[in-house]
Amino acid sequence: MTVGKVTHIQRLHMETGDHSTYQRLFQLLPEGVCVVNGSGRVDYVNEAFITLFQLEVQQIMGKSVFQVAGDELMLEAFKKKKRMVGTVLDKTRGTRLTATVVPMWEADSFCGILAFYQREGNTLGSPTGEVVPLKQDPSWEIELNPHFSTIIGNNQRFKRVLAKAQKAAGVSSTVLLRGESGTGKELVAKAIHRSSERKGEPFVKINCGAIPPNLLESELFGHEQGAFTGALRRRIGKFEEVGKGTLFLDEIGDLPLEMQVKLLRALQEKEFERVGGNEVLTCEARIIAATHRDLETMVAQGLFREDLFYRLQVIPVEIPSLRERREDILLLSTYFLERMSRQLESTVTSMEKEVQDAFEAYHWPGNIRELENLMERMLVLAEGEQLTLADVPPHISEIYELQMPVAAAPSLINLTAAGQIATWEEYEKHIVQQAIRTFGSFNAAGKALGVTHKTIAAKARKYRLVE
Ligand SMILES: Nc1ncnc2c1ncn2[C@@H]1O[C@H](COP(=O)(O)OP(=O)(O)OP(=O)(O)O)[C@@H](O)[C@H]1O
Repeated sequence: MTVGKVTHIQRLHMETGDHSTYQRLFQLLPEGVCVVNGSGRVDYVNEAFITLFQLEVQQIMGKSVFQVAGDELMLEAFKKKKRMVGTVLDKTRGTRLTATVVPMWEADSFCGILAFYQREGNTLGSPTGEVVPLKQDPSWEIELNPHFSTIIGNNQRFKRVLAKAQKAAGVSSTVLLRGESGTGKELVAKAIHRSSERKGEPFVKINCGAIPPNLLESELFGHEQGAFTGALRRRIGKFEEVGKGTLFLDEIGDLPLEMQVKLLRALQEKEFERVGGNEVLTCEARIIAATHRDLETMVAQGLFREDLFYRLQVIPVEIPSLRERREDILLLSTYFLERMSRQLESTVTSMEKEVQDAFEAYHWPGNIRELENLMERMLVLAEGEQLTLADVPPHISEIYELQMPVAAAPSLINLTAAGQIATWEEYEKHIVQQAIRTFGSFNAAGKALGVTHKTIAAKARKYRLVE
């Protein structure tokens, strides 16, 4: 069996809505097969897999790739979305298994991983049994360095954003990171810095929205002794502190207009002075700015200088909200659960399916920060080994419960095989007949149905249920 393009398997899965067709095919294979969905959870394993790894089905089904200990190849392939061939330890025999791990795609969307395992010596996809060299499919693969590949997310758009940010690391141009609060702008800014030539220099952050406007100039550019009341000695600002490093100007949309002029000069002319000083200092820093604000509208309203806007957004990088990359919700929540469970030494090691569904249904206005903080709170407060819907705060679980399909409740009406509904009278006849049979008298049947015995008697006559 050649393991190459696996989109047809995934399409089969998508179209039929069940796994039974490929499950039956995979059951026939002597190789162990494991299918991981786009959220990183094990969706399917065949008999051979269970035998090879000496596992119980329930020990592996639904588990996250972050939880499947010992299979780094699978984790790596999942993170990098690359086809990989390698070996994993067969714990039961102490020998190695050859693993072929292939990403699955539907259109340009990553759908999961298909992995094959067999005892060494006969690699899938190669009739000669040689290990197939790792090959990248250039249309999909984005080679991210470890600073970026460790940022969690499988959404294709998000991956492209990371790839763009990584490219930006190779130059010194100003980057403008845009995205809602908590989407990971600072994380990306740090990854750019760490991947750049400036990595040995400082990364300095200033939150332009958190500093009172009258102190902002001194925070950015420093001040001389006596520059203003309370300036008892010279103090250097962020531009001096950062030197040749990266200056991260967070919440740049909150910068007051008069400071925008001064910042523009520092960026354009690469010069600045400390407040109250005459010495002209050189700005050598690389600037990364970030905002959750709509700067175009602010420019139109005269609240943000157009020249500064264009100066900042030499390389614009737009980070999608968590809502726009829903497939990452489970991935991130499992990642945080794993990480925090270890850090907090919590007994909780998993979450029930309903918690996952509730998370996926929620709109996450606070994005990844909200998810991260929520997971910590839930882990601290929960008892037992599994997070349940009862552990989820009501503002999240209620949305999920409201969205639950009504059809989930057992229906009182049985439709015909063709899906047709019967007439009112046919239902009425059936109900009355059933009640008389069950309760034995008009009186008892009437009581059960909440009508009088006279009504039951009249209906019985109407439908010729009695002589
Ligand atoms: N893809 C990710 N993987 C793992 N953790 C993430 C990811 N994105 C964000 N986080 C975490 O979420 C939190 C918020 O991220 P960050 O501070 O970078 O967001 P931000 O967009 O800069 O927010 P703000 O606009 O409010 O400053 C951080 O703890 C960060 O580590």
